[in-house]
Amino acid sequence: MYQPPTAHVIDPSTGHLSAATGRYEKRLSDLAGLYADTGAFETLTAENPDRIVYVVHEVRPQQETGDLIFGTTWMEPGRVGQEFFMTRGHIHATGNRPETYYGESGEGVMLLESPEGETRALEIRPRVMVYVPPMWIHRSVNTGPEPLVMSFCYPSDSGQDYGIIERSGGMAKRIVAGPEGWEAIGNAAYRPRTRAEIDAVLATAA
Ligand SMILES: O=P(O)(O)OC[C@H]1O[C@](O)(CO)[C@@H](O)[C@@H]1O
Ligand SMILES: [Fe+2]
Repeated sequence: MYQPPTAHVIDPSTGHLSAATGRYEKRLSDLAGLYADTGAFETLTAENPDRIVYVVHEVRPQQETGDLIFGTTWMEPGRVGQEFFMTRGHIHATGNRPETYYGESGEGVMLLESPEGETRALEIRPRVMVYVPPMWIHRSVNTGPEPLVMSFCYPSDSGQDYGIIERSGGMAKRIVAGPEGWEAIGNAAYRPRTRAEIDAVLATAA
């Protein structure tokens, strides 16, 4: 009747998670429309559409509400034009579900955005725990020269809503190479959410 307790070994350099129940990859060809420099994206994709940008290993429990999903995200270093490799990004479909990310190896930025469009960019590296509070859109960015590996944990009834980023033309900020390593610049294609859109996001809280 009870699920058995389990222990899992994380390899900080590869993101391998022992006894994971699932694994998926995102390749360049899965990430069309994310990057500002469409020419650079097409060139990279033509070279190798199957190039892996990130890999997720996860453990999903059998039961839903009240349980947790946890795992690792391994992200390749790289850029599309000036913009660093990043995850697709999402808000949780049940918007008030939070998440934690812990740096295992490499360095990067957790880019966060509220429904109203307020932005935060938090650096993550080994031994840094980043807390993504309820209602924040989140995307991981590898700003370093090595793979970025993080472990994550979030409630199992969270879900992911990717449309929130698509509908606004991306996130308000883009993380690009700058003189100091990385910098956040405005996304020219960004369309702020209307009051009705914000209210619809807030209404997903449960
Ligand atoms: O779902 P995305 O935006 O492609 O990013 C993947 C990351 O987000 C998660 O879905 C967790 O929120 C993890 O699987 C992984 O860390
Ligand atoms: Fe998430």
